Amino acid sequence: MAIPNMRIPSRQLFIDGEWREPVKKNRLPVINPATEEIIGDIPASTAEDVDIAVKAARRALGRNDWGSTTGAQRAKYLRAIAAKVLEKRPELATLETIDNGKPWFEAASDIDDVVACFEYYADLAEALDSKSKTEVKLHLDSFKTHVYKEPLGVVGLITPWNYPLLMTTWKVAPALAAGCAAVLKPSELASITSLELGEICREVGLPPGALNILTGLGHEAGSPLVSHPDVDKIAFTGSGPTGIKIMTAAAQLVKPVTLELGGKSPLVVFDDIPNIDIAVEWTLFGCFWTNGQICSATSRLIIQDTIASQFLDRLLEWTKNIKISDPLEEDCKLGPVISRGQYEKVLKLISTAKNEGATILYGGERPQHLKKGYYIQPTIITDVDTSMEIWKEEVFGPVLCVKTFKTEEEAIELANDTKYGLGAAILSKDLERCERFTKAFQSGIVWINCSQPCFWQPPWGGKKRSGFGRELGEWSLENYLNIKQVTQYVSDEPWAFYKSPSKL
Ligand SMILES: NC(=O)C1=CN([C@@H]2O[C@H](COP(=O)(O)OP(=O)(O)OC[C@H]3O[C@@H](n4cnc5c(N)ncnc54)[C@H](O)[C@@H]3O)[C@@H](O)[C@H]2O)C=CC1
Ligand code: BAL
Ligand code: NA
Repeated sequence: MAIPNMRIPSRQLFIDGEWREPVKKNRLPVINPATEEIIGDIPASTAEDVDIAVKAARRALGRNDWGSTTGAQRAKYLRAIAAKVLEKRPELATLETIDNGKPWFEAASDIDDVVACFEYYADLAEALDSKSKTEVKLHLDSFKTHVYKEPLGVVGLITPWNYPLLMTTWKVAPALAAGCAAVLKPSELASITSLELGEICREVGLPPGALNILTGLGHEAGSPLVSHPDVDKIAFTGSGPTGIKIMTAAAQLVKPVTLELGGKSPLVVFDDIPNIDIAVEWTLFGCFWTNGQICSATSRLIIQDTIASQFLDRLLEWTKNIKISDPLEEDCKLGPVISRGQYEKVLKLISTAKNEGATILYGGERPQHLKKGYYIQPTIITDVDTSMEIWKEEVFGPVLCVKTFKTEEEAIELANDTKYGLGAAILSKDLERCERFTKAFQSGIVWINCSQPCFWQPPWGGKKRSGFGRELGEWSLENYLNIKQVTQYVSDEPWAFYKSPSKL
């Protein structure tokens, strides 16, 4: 259960295993999006702090207590972190809710995923020990080759605000499992639980510098991390424009990046769905879960014209039934969006849709019963044209737009009519058709007869402007490993490429 009147712990930057005041001593306010009140503050790092943290990370890699650990030893730290997160579940979920605005039960389920993710990467860290040196068979007997998988080095992890501690974990857990030392820069809009991860690392005795946590603004703290010459890789989740800036800056140093940049994912619904209510619920969950702030949200409903009217009627009934309230309330299903900026951005996209000729079938405004907080009603928009901004741009709020189709060909064309390529979903009884759509969708993730469930074992990531690289599963571990070829000459014979000056 949520903890009433919980206070935000006052923290500094987590560097080299200690709490450390930022060099410039600046702080940023923490705002509860449900009340619009300032409920605390976080330290604001700058380039000077980034440099101190990167040096601490580099030292950790050079020390035996982190740099020479086996996967099995690192697994013990990851399991200890998982156990502490579980112990602090009510506190962490409450902090997440008052910082981010997501319903408490969603925050608590994120914390459960955080625990599972640390445990999963503990298992993978252990398994790495038997895979860290593998022989490669050659066509010659005079050479022997093997391949080492070793930690990539110091990695910069930049995360968004929609699943604050969970997105942090998607990057931190595999980076530590691989044996890297990391500098994490969480979003300035929701950093509290990531700072608490610092306290957990201190409590479990994670070697100093293995994980450093720098809160602060993107251009002041994120940008110097990306351009730091001693950072070997950047993993980023966030907006497209910031992804482009990061890739551009990293390119100057030929620094590898993985980018997860959101989307405008389709949900295609056919008239053979066996149960309209089940389909309607997936449609709602696909777009309105996490207050609609999901990178993979299926925010474009593409519905077969033969059932469109019946489906929309039922969708309206379900939507009206969604409880919008303070996210700490037990049965809240939709809380506020993250910030005033996001609130204004979402309302502007809705009003542009209206001005462009779309119909706001439901919502589009602040719920009347909530006078404070960045609340927006779940919104359904019809009469949408593919040239409209609402069809093309990521909203990152509880806004669903709808188009109808007649044929499979038309449905797939509409589904792929986007610059993004993160997720795509199909609801249909016909599994052969689902298979055809799975192949035709231009995306990194496909959901069949559901939308959004996300597990830590399969790969996560997109194509097109949704970015590249894969997180989660074994794929994420590969992001943090250097593959080193080692070739040994094992013959007693001379190489005999040059003519020898002496006759032996
Ligand atoms: N794909 C996703 O999961 C997310 C997408 N978004 C989208 O992005 C829009 C803007 O939200 P923001 O919070 O401003 O996203 P953002 O992409 O600017 O922020 C994400 C992270 O990048 C950092 N950052 C910002 N500028 C940077 C720079 N120049 N160099 C290095 N790091 C930098 C931020 O501090 C934060 O930690 C939202 O309205 C939403 O549409 C936002 C959050 C998550
Ligand atoms: N639930 C998926 C994570 C994301 O939206 O970034
Ligand atoms: Na906040």
